[in-house]
Amino acid sequence: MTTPGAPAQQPPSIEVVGLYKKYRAHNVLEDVNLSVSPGEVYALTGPNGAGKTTLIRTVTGLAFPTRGEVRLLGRSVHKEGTRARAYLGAVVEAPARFYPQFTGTQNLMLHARLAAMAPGAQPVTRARVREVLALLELTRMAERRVAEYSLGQRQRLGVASAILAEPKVLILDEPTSGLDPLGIGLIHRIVTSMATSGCAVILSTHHLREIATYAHTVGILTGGRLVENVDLRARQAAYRFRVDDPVGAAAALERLPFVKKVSTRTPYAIAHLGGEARVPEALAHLSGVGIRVFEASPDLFDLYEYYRERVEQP
Ligand SMILES: Nc1ncnc2c1ncn2[C@@H]1O[C@H](COP(=O)(O)OP(=O)(O)OP(=O)(O)O)[C@@H](O)[C@H]1O
Repeated sequence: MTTPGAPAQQPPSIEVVGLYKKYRAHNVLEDVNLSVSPGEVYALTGPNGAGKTTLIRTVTGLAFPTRGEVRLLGRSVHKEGTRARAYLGAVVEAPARFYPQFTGTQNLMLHARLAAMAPGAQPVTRARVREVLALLELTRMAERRVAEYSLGQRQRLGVASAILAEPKVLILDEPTSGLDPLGIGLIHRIVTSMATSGCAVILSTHHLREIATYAHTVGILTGGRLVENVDLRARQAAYRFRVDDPVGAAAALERLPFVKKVSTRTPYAIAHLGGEARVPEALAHLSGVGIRVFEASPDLFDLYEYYRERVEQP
């Protein structure tokens, strides 16, 4: 499910194949299939009780599937656990558990020592611990006992521990729950920068409007079934121009050779340009034919509306 904007086709970092999970007679996951490429952010969403945490627990190896397989970097999580998880960073059941009597730095040093035991792992230095604490804006709290941390600070410490050993696969269960708006923005920036450096990311979330701005793919899980994989980059390839004459603007844009599709939604003319790099050319063309442009922006797909429709009528 690699999308435009994500790196070119490479073997998937995360593969979930025909996954079923039953608790007693209750099917919690049914035939879930997904794959996430290096550099891709895959957001998992769905109503309460849909099975997101169960899927994340199974993907990270904390729960066993009734049927099916999960591979991380080509290795089976449930058959080659240690090696499959060697490059995995995860927060499952947020906020992550830490020793409350130890400081943030001490807890991360402990995680660093554990991470160093993984096969082929590079040692995590004290400088790296300081770096991730700074990244998560926890420097001021670094030498305080975790017992004194707020929920949001513990949440951020969890993400710090997940990225500490520079994982190639990052899995976060509701990493922004309990965070304030700036904290949510911080987690989004960190996830984006991990993905840019080639890490494959799965995160579960209920924050649809925010996730729509940076996830490549959104998986909608309802009643244990993955009912949709929404390729967001493909849906956001359109740009909208707020103009004084939407119909005239649409006709003018249609004449450009790189424009694939145009429509109007007063006061906007909407065009699929094939990429952001074409925006200046489209603007110059519109102004050349005498159309006044007041605003140009990506025509964001309304994931919330889409989700509502899919969840109400799966
Ligand atoms: N250990 C367990 N034993 C029995 N049933 C379980 C267990 N864990 C989860 N379930 C059931 O599996 C279903 C899915 O739960 P899960 O926690 O995966 O949902 P979720 O999508 O993460 O929900 P939320 O958005 O509320 O966090 C629920 O019906 C839950 O009751």
